[in-house]
Amino acid sequence: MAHFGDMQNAIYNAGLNGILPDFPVDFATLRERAQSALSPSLLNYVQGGCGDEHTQDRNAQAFRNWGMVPRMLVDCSERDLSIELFGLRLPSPIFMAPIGLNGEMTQDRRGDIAAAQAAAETGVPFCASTLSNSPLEQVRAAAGETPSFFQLYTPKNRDLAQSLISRAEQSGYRALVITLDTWLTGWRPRDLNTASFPQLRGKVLENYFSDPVFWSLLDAPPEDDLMGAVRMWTSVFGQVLTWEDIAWFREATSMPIVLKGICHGDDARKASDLGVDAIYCSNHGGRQANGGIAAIDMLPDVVAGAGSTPVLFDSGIRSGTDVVKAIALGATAVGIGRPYTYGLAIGGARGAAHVLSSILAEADLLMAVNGYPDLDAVRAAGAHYRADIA
Ligand SMILES: Cc1cc2nc3c(=O)[nH]c(=O)nc-3n(C[C@H](O)[C@H](O)[C@H](O)COP(=O)(O)O)c2cc1C
Ligand SMILES: O=C(O)C(=O)c1ccccc1
Repeated sequence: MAHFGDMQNAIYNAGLNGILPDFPVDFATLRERAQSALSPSLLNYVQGGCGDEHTQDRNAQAFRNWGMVPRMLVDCSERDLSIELFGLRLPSPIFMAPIGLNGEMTQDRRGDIAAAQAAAETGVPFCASTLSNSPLEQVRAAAGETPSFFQLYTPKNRDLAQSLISRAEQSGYRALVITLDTWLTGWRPRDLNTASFPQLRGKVLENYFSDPVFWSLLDAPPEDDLMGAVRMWTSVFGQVLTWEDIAWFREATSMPIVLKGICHGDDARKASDLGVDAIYCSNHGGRQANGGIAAIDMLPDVVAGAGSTPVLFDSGIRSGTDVVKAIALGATAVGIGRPYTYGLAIGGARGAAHVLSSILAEADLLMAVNGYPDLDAVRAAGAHYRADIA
């Protein structure tokens, strides 16, 4: 049986012939490489977060407070990292979190397509953002056999919302991820100090510019009046949602519904009572609200509140070890964010695929040495909190 961890042998064996890996296998080196690949304004936007970035930093650091205890004399020669989600059997518990700037990460500005190609290559689902340089139909097609999810920023115009949802459903997306925490933008000093916000320069708005309902709101096509189209985007972008709106989404689609941005146990309970298909615990990578608790530290309460509803998690995942810890704390699936987008920046689809494969290899090898043959064993073992180990 092939394992994700076989990547390790492949790297060492290639080294015997003097061949080094094209891309780094750890986050620190990856981030450094991405820093030199991106323009200062893109780097600010992607790397930066809200306020003094305390929440963003804690998201990653807080994993150090959680530890796992190895078990011996368990046969882990075969490992199974597969999960079931939305009625799909997926080879691993990770997916690519929606990143609205993927399109700008590659020189050809087709980074969304490159992310979808990385999904096709690795079997790791891509959650495509509403913000994209390529229309969602083309992004879906590039993912091939690997299932894709569509993330919705709900526009104020309900016809436009319905149009985006219907397009996603018709082109074969397998879940609708509704982002709750970004109906406006948090206070982001790096972008503010440089007065730079890519969307206002007409970037990553192709899903709107390819939409018939959006077109019907415009006086002139986007190619004739880009700034007019951007102004329209600004005015329709962020609908304030409340619990009463969830029923509308149920009517709008037969795709499974996921609520992204849930961090409180009571909100998870409410979402679960409303019958959503999954709860997505995330603080948007610390880009929206500063002064919060690290997302991983909120996961146990969300899992408790969610009951039998699956919980997706992201914010601060930097390695395979972090993935296994999030599973141990009750996540069903784990979103990779900045690491894969840095992979796109340094190597397009191949770079992103390498990052995902490295994360999976580390997770697989960790499970092997810790005596956890599958994710049920990981969950049964749990992760333990120690305030003093960070
Ligand atoms: C540059 C950038 C753009 C993002 N765009 C979106 C988006 O369009 N929709 C969304 O729901 N989340 C978006 N996110 C949040 C991610 O889905 C995810 O929650 C976050 O990246 C997790 O934090 P981490 O990357 O630090 O692990 C974005 C994050 C970054 C870094
Ligand atoms: O940058 C982001 O995190 C993001 O998702 C976003 C998207 C649109 C408007 C503001 C923020």
